[in-house]
Amino acid sequence: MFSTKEMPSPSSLFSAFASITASVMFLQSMLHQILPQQLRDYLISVLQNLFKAHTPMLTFVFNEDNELGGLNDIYYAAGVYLETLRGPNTKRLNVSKSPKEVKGLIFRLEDGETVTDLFDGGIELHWTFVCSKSDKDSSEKRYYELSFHNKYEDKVSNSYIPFVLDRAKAIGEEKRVLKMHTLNNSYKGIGWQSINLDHPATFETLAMDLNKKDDIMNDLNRFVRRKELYKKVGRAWKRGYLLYGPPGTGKSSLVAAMANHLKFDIYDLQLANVIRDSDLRRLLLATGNRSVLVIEDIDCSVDLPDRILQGEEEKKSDHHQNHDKNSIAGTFLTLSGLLNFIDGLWSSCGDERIIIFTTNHKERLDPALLRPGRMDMHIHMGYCTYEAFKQLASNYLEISGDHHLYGEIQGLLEEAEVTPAQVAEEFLKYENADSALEEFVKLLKGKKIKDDECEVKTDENTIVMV
Ligand SMILES: Nc1ncnc2c1ncn2[C@@H]1O[C@H](COP(=O)(O)OP(=O)(O)OP(=O)(O)O)[C@@H](O)[C@H]1O
Ligand SMILES: [Mg+2]
Repeated sequence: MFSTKEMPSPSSLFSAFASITASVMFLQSMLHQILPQQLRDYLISVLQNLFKAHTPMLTFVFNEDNELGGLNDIYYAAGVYLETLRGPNTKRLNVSKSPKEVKGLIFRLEDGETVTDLFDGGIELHWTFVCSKSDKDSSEKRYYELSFHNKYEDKVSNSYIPFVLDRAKAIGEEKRVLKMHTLNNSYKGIGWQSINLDHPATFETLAMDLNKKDDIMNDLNRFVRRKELYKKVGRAWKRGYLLYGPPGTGKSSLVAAMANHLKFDIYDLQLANVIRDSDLRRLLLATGNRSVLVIEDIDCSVDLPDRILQGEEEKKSDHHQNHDKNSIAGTFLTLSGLLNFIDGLWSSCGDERIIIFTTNHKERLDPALLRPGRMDMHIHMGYCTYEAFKQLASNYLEISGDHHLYGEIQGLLEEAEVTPAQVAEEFLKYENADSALEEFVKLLKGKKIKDDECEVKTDENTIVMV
């Protein structure tokens, strides 16, 4: 038992604590003044290494090739993922450029470089890239080492490595150059040929009603997020859009903007070039996941309901080549047949598919296509509204605010029917914004209101969910 006399008083305890704190602070500031930054960092790293030497570490090694002679996915994923990490001690990076398939530069760690990652609230993971030459045959062996405290082995195997694989996939997708696949008829038959999709259209540059734009973007984002829901309710993970409206209103531009937004490849299926349904099946089977299948001008590219077997008679005739192409080989393919075919095929073997039909004449379409549940969204692309005009003026003439001619233009646009394509073309003629707008006013004034056979004007850029 202590007597109260032996116990230090609270005030003496406090003053002792204050003087220790003051000394520590004094020492700290002395060290900061005396030791240069580099020396301090060095001492800290020596102390850390001393500490680490006593930490039970485990190291995973990821070779370039796996045991079975194939490529080791984790090795490649690590390369991609680690380019997002830099340490204060990173000294050398390997930089390369692949001109075709990947956007931007590719950064990889150089031999011996180490970076540290933190995972799940502070688990330290040290990655090192090693490139060693064999003495026997001077072949090169490249691998990544991943070191961490051995108590985290399960966490690293079951959570961290899957995380790295996922991140690498996402980074790869982000940097991938999109592809545009079109039909190519060669001696081998009809097939897809691909080129890089360099279409500059994005939702930012697209001139259309802002709410409609948001609706489409939200719909696309919701679609890609909902993998589990589609699975749960037993639906194929696909979504259909019908874009309709007069020529030059941005239907093809919207297709490109959607593909650019989702980072999906485009398959442009020109149905008029497809002869047999066996070809169609083969072509559809050859399309990849995460892609947009586009059938443009569905009303006139092919007259599907008329695809009837006309046998030898048709083959003899050189006239009506298109019609001939669509009806030989004993196929009877209706639009609903094509749609069911796509549904069936994609239900069994496709994921993340978007299908888009475009037309200038919605009223001419087969009712099968318009049936509720067939195309999930009907999007009307209409004549240029004032809002769309302002977007085009900002894109082409770099007018961000207001302009004294805007009031007049707004009134004129309510009466005249001009397409965004016409507006864009007009703006391209002039370098000076004022002259471009003045000429545009003249054009609007001189324009007769056309009785368009396609759409009524009150219905600009409408979206119908079906
Ligand atoms: N809404 C728009 N926003 C921005 N640019 C547009 C828009 N509509 C048309 N344009 C411009 O006009 C050009 C032609 O447009 P686009 O090919 O997208 O029209 P379309 O509706 O597909 O026409 P068509 O029915 O003839 O196929 C585009 O390259 C683009 O520059
Ligand atoms: Mg088009």
